[in-house]
Amino acid sequence: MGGAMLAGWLAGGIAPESFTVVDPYLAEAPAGVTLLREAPADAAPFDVVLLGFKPQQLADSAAPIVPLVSEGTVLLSVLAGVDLETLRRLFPAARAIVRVMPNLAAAMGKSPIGLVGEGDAASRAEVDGLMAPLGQAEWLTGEDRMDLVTALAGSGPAFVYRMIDALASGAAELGLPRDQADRLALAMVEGAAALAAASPNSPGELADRVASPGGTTRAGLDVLDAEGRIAALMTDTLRAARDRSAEMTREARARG
Ligand SMILES: NC(=O)C1=CN([C@@H]2O[C@H](COP(=O)(O)OP(=O)(O)OC[C@H]3O[C@@H](n4cnc5c(N)ncnc54)[C@H](O)[C@@H]3O)[C@@H](O)[C@H]2O)C=CC1
Ligand SMILES: O=C(O)[C@@H]1CCC=N1
Repeated sequence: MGGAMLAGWLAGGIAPESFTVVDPYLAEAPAGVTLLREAPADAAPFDVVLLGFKPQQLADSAAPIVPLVSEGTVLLSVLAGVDLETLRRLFPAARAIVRVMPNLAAAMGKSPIGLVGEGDAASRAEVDGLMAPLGQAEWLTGEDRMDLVTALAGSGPAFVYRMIDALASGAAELGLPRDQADRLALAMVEGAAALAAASPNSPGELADRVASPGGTTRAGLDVLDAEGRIAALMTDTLRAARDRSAEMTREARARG
C-alpha cells in the first residue's frame, strides 16, 4: 500500500528526493527515492512519517521509528485496525497523528481515502494537500466509522474484483470462451464505473435507466433484487470486514 501511495505522489509531481523508504525486504525503490534497510539511528526527525507495514508488526517495528517522530512530525498510518490511542501511546511526541484508509488505486490518483485523526487545522490542511494526488479524501466524523470505511474503501476493490470474476465465470458457464468473458466483463465494469462517476444520476437511478421495461436488464435485476439478495450480500460482506477491523483494533491494543 505504501508503494502505491509513493507512486501516486511521484506521479503527482513530488520530487523523489524528498522521500525515504525504510523497508528491510523491498527489492528496490523508484529512481531518486532513498531506500534504507532500517530506520537511521542518527537522522533528524522527519516532517511526515507514514507507517505502511502489517498491523501485526507494529509492536515490534515501532521502536526504531520513534526517534524519527518529533513535535514537528505528522504521523500517518494506513494500518487497518490500529486506533489513534494505540498509535499515540507508541509515538507520544508526534505533532499530529492521522489514520489514512486508501486502496491500491492511490497509485493512479483514483483512491477513496478515509481520514481520521488528531491535530490542528494546519496539520489537517497539510494532510489534505498530501492526499490530493492520491484520490478523493474525506475526513470522518468519528474514529468508530473507520472500521466500516476500511471495509468499503480499503477492502472494497477485492469485493469488486470478485464480482467481475463472478460475472466472467457466469458468462463462461453459460457458453462464452473464458478469455473473451474476462475481457468483456472487465471492459463493461470500467465503462460503467467511468459513466457513473461522470453522471449526475445515482448508481441506483442508472441501473433503472439501463433497464428497458420488459427487457433483458429488468429480467436480470429481478434476480439480483429478489428477497433483497444483492443488498443483503453486500451488507453482510461489509459487516464481516468491518467487524474484523474492530477485532484487529482490540488485538492491537492488547499487544500494546
Ligand atoms: N493492500 C491494501 O489494499 C491495503 C492495505 N492497507 C494497510 O497497508 C499495510 C500494508 O499492507 P500491504 O501493503 O497489503 O502489505 P505488503 O506486504 O504489500 O507491504 C508491507 C511492506 O512492509 C515491509 N516491511 C516488513 N517489515 C517491515 C519493518 N519492520 N519495517 C518497515 N517495513 C517493513 C515489507 O517488506 C513490505 O514491503 C497494512 O497495515 C494494511 O492494513 C490499507 C489499505 C489498503
Ligand atoms: O485486508 C486488509 O486487512 C487490508 C486493509 C484494507 C485492505 N487490505
